[in-house]
This record gives sequence, structure tokens and C-alpha cells, in this order.
Amino acid sequence: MADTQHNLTVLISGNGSNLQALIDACASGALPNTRITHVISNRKAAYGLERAAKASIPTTYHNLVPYKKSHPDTDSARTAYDTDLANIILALSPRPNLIVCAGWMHIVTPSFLTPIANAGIKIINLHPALPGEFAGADAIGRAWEAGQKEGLKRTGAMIHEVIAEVDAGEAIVTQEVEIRKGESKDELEERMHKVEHGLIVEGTRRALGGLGR
Ligand SMILES: Nc1nc2c(c(=O)[nH]1)N[C@@H](CN(C=O)c1ccc(C(=O)N[C@@H](CCC(=O)O)C(=O)O)cc1)CN2
Ligand SMILES: NCC(=O)N[C@@H]1O[C@H](COP(=O)([O-])[O-])[C@@H](O)[C@H]1O
Repeated sequence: MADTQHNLTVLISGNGSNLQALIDACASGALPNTRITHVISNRKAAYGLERAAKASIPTTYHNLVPYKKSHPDTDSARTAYDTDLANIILALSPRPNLIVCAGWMHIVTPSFLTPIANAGIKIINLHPALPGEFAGADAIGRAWEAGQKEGLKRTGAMIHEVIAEVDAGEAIVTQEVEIRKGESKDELEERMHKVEHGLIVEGTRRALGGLGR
């Protein structure tokens, strides 16, 4: 039986080095029968948008600020934003089999999660920490500080399923990263990124494997 073509939608907010790892993995065959069919950023200046354009991948810029201006409170703004984000993705042709959060710095609510789940689309996220540790933003910075001040010997990174509770979804793949006494935060961050670039490909491969051939 012919292998199914897998379509990815990748969500980004910044540099896009993990997006680039996925682009390269699709091109090299490391992710067989897989293509990134859309990239969405919540930040206009995200260099990842340029990376997508260079790879001829369609992009969408979807920002929360206009929603905050047109809604009475943050909750209703986030609900409307997330609802529209889901509709943007569900209107894509082809629809993604998998959504990959690759440095996506927006916490999604059930207004996004529920319609996406109802469409049978799984969402995974790259988080630069191990399960149950340093949930949320700036995980690398907090791990580095714990290493320098409290003697934490290791941190790590994981690919996990996305649920409403932030960074609490089931881990798909994890990898530990040593914290070296006296190293700078930038040095730890550089070593973490190298691990991330392999992990996001492996995590995507495993997530797609769970979707069947
Ligand atoms: N419902 C979920 N949403 C998201 C998850 C998740 O597991 N469940 N993972 C995140 C990615 N992430 C960590 O891996 C993360 C991203 C952003 C934040 C955060 O505090 N965001 C703030 C805004 C920060 C900013 O704009 O700089 C916010 O959304 O208010 C925490 C964790 C993706 N979403
Ligand atoms: N909580 C989510 C989070 O902190 N994600 C982190 O954002 C960076 C994105 O880099 P990139 O834009 O170069 O791929 C990565 O370090 C990723 O772990």
C-alpha cells in the first residue's frame, strides 16, 4: 500500500531554527512522505517567516493585538483569537495531519484545542525542559539559573502533546542536557538548540507514526 502523504502546519514566533530543522528533514527524507504545507507566526518580525518563504512554504501572520483592541477583556480577545486560529488551519487545503509548535509563544485555549481535536488533528510542542520541570516561558534561563545557584546538574528538552495545561501533555520524546558549572546562559542555550533540532524531527516522526501510514 502506498505511504500516506503527511502534511504539517508549523506554528512559530521567532528565529525558526527548529522550523528550519523540519524543513531540512522533509527535504532530506529524514521525514519521509512529509511536507510543511503552512507556517503561522504570531509575530510579524519572526525570521522563521523568511525561512518559510525561502522554502516556498505559504505563511500566515496571525497577531493577538487587534483582538485585544476590539474586545472588552483579555479572555474574550484570546477566545476570539484562538477561534480564528483554528478556523485558519481548518480552512487550509490540504488540511494538516499534525500541527507542530516550534517556538510558538502563545498559550492556546480550548477555543483552539477543541475544534482542532474534533477534526482529528494532533498538536505537538517543543519545550526546552524535561517533563514536570520549568513549564512555561524562559525554561532555559530558569534551568541555567538553577544550575549556577542550586547545583542542578541537568536539564533537557522534550516534544509533548499539547493539552490545555501548559507543557503538561504526554511526552513523546525527551533528551537530557548537562548543565556545566560556570558556563554562560548562552552556552547552555546553544547546546540546548542543537538537541532541539534533532528532537523536533524525531518527535514529529513518532507523532506521525502514531497517525498510521
Ligand atoms: N495550551 C497550551 N498552549 C501551549 C503549550 C501547551 O503545552 N499548552 N505549549 C506552548 C509553548 N510554551 C512552552 O513550551 C509556552 C509558550 C508561551 C508561554 C507564555 O507564557 N506565553 C504568554 C505570552 C508570552 C509572549 O508573548 O512572549 C501568553 O500566551 O500569555 C508559555 C509556554 C505553546 N502553547
Ligand atoms: N515554551 C516554548 C519555548 O520556550 N520554545 C523555545 O523557543 C525556541 C524557539 O527557537 P526557534 O525559533 O529558533 O525554533 C526554542 O528554544 C524552543 O525550545
